[in-house]
Amino acid sequence: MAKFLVEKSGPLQGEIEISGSKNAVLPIMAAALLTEEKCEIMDVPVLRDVDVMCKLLSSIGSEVKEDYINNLIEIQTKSIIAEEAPYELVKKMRASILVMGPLLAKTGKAKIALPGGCAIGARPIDLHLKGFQALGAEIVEGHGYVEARADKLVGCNVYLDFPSVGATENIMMAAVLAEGITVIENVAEEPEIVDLANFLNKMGAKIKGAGTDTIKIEGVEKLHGTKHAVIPDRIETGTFMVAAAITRGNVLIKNVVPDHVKPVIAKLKECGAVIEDSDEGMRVRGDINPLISTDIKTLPYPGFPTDMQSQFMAFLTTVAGASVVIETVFENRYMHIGELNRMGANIKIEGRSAIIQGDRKLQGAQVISTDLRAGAALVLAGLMAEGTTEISEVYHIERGYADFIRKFKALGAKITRMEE
Ligand SMILES: CC(=O)N[C@H]1[C@@H](OP(=O)(O)OP(=O)(O)OC[C@H]2O[C@@H](n3ccc(=O)[nH]c3=O)[C@H](O)[C@@H]2O)O[C@H](CO)[C@@H](O)[C@@H]1O
Ligand SMILES: C=C(OP(=O)(O)O)C(=O)O
Repeated sequence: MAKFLVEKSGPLQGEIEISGSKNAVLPIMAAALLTEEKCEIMDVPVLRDVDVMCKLLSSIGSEVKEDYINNLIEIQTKSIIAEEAPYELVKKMRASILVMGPLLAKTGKAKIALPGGCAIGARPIDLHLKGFQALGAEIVEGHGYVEARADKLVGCNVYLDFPSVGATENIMMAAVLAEGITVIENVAEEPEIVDLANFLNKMGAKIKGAGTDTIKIEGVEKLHGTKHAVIPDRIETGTFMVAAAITRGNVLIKNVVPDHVKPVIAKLKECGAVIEDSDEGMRVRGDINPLISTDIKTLPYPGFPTDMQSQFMAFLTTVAGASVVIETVFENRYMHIGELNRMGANIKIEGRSAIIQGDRKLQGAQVISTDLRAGAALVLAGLMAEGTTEISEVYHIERGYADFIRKFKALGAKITRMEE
């Protein structure tokens, strides 16, 4: 298993280019199952999760051509040979469940291993299933699997109890080929939902309202192949914004959509960072003003993203004053706190809140990356810690950050990957 070794690094300087979005490309790849024709997906990030999705689609019957040098994937599914996402793949990547909607729509049948919980929460899929049921599917659970079956799907009204990203995507993909009109209310408004809807509409779907709290889908008989470039990864963008700020650096981040990172921009500015937009990209400067504390509450988009909570918390340990972070999206997304405290942070958990004392002098230590963003937070803390930070279980980080080490090194970070 690989480890990262991180040394205290000077202010990060220079420029980097953000890759395509992990959370946009995965549902888009799953949506390619909805046509027999070829789909060409561009600006694909080279990630472990993308590789798992390629394997999953191949096992379902897709012909998948990966051209990672050009960040391109072609998917063509002339016939579906297995309407199933097996446990071996679902346990590696929860987003495997996103094939359920397309399989159900295309074949009237979908069986997936129940994903279970992970390091950030229980993560049930009841809302996905509620949507499939409303569309007319029968749901059967047993032996760690869940199966949905329907002779035909019929448009319906669905109200989501919580604006779940995955449920919105799965139900949307199931409804595009249903008979009649589907209205999904209280849906997620994330940019990745809009990117998926744009992809589906290019395939011939009739989806309106993506990016608002209500999505209306007029079912069509057939979808066709298309070409699509994936949006830039807003969480990778946010991570490098925080990297610039935490090291009191000056970094130009290219290929960004500033609108998608508004809450991160707002919070970094509150802390004293300077952020300048230009045609070239977004420049983040932590070297101009003294940096101070702020409070954060994670919320569904357009609120502060839960996927940026741990990285921002690492930053808050280094600024003047105390901060409060409230995690409202996942019930257990604080596994990084114990690891940050091992590095000299002073963070206490009170229910769903974390109280962070700032101005800590961090020290390198052996720590564990418990999930993708927790791992990123430990790397950021390691850049400010005296001595060496040895981060294990970095396969989590490699699941979702493309070219992570090279990008950090390009900015002057002292980070190396070590194979044990
Ligand atoms: C591949 C991908 O895009 N992953 C993102 C997606 O995950 P994911 O789609 O799994 O996240 P959801 O928006 O579904 O989950 C949000 C909350 O809703 C709950 N819930 C969800 C579905 C359900 O049927 N029942 C239920 O109770 C979850 O347990 C969680 O507490 O959105 C999350 C929230 O922005 C991000 O952190 C993940 O990076
Ligand atoms: C939680 C995340 O991803 P996933 O839903 O794939 O676990 C993430 O990207 O931070």
